[in-house]
Amino acid sequence: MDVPGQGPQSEAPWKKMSEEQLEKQYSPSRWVVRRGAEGALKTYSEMGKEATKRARDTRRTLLNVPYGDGEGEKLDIYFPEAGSEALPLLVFLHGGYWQSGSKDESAFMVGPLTAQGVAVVIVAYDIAPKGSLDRMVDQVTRSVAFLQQRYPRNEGIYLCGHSAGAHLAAMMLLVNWTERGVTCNLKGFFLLSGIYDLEPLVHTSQNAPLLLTPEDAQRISPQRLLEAAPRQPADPACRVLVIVGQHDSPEFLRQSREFYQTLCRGGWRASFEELQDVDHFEIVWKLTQKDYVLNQIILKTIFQDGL
Ligand SMILES: N[C@@H](CC(=O)c1ccccc1NC=O)C(=O)O
Repeated sequence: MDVPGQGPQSEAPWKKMSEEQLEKQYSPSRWVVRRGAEGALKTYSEMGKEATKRARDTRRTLLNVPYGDGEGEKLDIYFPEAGSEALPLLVFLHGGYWQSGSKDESAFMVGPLTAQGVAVVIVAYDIAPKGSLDRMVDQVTRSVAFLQQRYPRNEGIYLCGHSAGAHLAAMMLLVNWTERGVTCNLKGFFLLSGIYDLEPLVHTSQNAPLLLTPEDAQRISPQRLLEAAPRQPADPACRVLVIVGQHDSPEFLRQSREFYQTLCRGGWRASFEELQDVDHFEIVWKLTQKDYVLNQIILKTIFQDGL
């Protein structure tokens, strides 16, 4: 069993790293164990495009649904065969360090999940340099509120984010939905290979289009925000699964472990899982395969919870 730790380390290990070390820790493609860095990124993008094409060719869809007035504020919905609005919704937020990726190459999990009765939503948000991190957080908040309002009979909204997308999903743990005028039926979070403390990134090349200061980074880091002001989940039954790949970098592994520990201390129904033999990219693209352990974890969480 996972035992929550005794608190954040007083001195974050990244602060002792050289610039090169930090750059490497926060370059996920440099830790892949198959294909090499470029090959892994290429495969990831190709798999995403292929899965999206297949999903659009084979599923009932609503594409480019506006969730706001901004040009980039669109989402795609992929439905299971049985036509009902009383469905669980899995909302996916793609990664790419808030500066690459799009909804049009991110429909990885649509086949396996819609086959089991889950509607899958892929959300677009304005990546940098067009969008700031604050804007992206606001856009994701509005997309979730929009889905709740459009599908009030939903059987649960589950947020799934990868890497930078897991950061955006984790920020939703902090939203005051009442202030936003909705009661969201948020039942679970699947946070895949995420980043929860943005401060180390300020000192890497990834920050060039993001332009984050250390103060910005603290203000939008769920790790910091939950440590500083623990808050109770609105729904104590809501699950938060913090999941990381065995071949993610040591810093990514540390970030996931510490975020999980912080969630436990805050009273969240959290769990931690290190998936064996997958890297930062395989953890997501393998969602195209119905027998992949992560699909089983997702489906089990959606369908066996609350029993
Ligand atoms: N240039 C980055 C790319 C990257 O981090 C990434 C690419 C696709 C999906 C997620 C990613 N990471 C975090 O959002 C790398 O070194 O791997």
